[in-house]
Amino acid sequence: MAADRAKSDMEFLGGRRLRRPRATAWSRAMVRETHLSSADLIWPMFVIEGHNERTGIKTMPGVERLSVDLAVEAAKAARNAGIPALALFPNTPDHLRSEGGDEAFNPDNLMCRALTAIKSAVPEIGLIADVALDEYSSDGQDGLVLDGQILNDETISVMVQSALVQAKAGADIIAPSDMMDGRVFAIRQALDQNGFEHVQIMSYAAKYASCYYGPFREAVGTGERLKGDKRTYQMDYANSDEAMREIAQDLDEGADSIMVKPGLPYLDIVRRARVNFNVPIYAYQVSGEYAMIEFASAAGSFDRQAAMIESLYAFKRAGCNGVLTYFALEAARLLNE
Ligand SMILES: NCc1[nH]cc(CCC(=O)O)c1CC(=O)O
Ligand SMILES: [Mg+2]
Repeated sequence: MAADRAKSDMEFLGGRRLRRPRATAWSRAMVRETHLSSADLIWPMFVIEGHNERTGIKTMPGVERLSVDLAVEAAKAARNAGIPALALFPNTPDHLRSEGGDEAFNPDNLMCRALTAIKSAVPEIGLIADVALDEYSSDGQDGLVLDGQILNDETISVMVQSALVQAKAGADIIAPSDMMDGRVFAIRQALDQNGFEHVQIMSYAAKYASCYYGPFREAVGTGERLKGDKRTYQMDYANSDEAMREIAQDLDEGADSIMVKPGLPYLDIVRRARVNFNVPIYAYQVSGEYAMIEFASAAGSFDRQAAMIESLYAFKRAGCNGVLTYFALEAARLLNE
């Protein structure tokens, strides 16, 4: 009786059963729409002074700052795991931070030494150099500050100098993460005029003023310094149309690829970008997103590796060509198994 009843209840399906292809592993593999591999993963790495030094970061357990020699070893591991590129961020020693952020264009700064050392030891891996003043300035803002205002055009001239020393040191991709207007054009011109036409620009085009950057600021040592916030240059998280204008502008200015940041909470922006722009699109699974997965799994809320891989698939499904993620090495190794 119950079986007859169930049968008539299901007549409306007319044989359309969406569960059918999900029934076995081979069938799920066959109909899978999105694929994730180590080639999709870009590994952000924090560098410090010293030799054979590694220091922990309280708010992002499992991630360490590495001295240049250890960063070289990590780069070899990344290459062996099939990771195409690293994104480097320096933790500049306190005494070298200044109001003008001059250390940003010191050709012998920590960032440049890391770029040169990795490029010569591991030439097969791409090197992405972050350009912004927060890692070098005494107040943790991404631009020059005058009377509490972030100066746009003056900041750009410092960034251009910074990009040039990075390109000379071996950067393959310059990644301006500051959100000043016009910096992509200025950097492109300067690169071209100095024999670096082959160096790419990956623009942090749609970068939001986000609390999810908290652990990163501990990692690069800007957290305590930062007074106020970054809302006069990073985007308002209530906006989406504006992100399309930011991306269009950076592409007009000569960006080779663009980034959306943060990642998971902003996949709607990635999707819109994918529909509107036929260019390589990356997203940054930022430090706070990493921390959420680490702390929640440590508390027993879910399986750590399952959460890691599921989150990375979500980026690909939304339309990313790749993801900057602190999980890169571990995820790449898992995916290679
Ligand atoms: N130029 C700064 C920069 N570059 C990358 C991040 C954040 C990355 C992360 O949280 O993992 C930030 C922080 C900020 O804008 O304050
Ligand atoms: Mg912009």
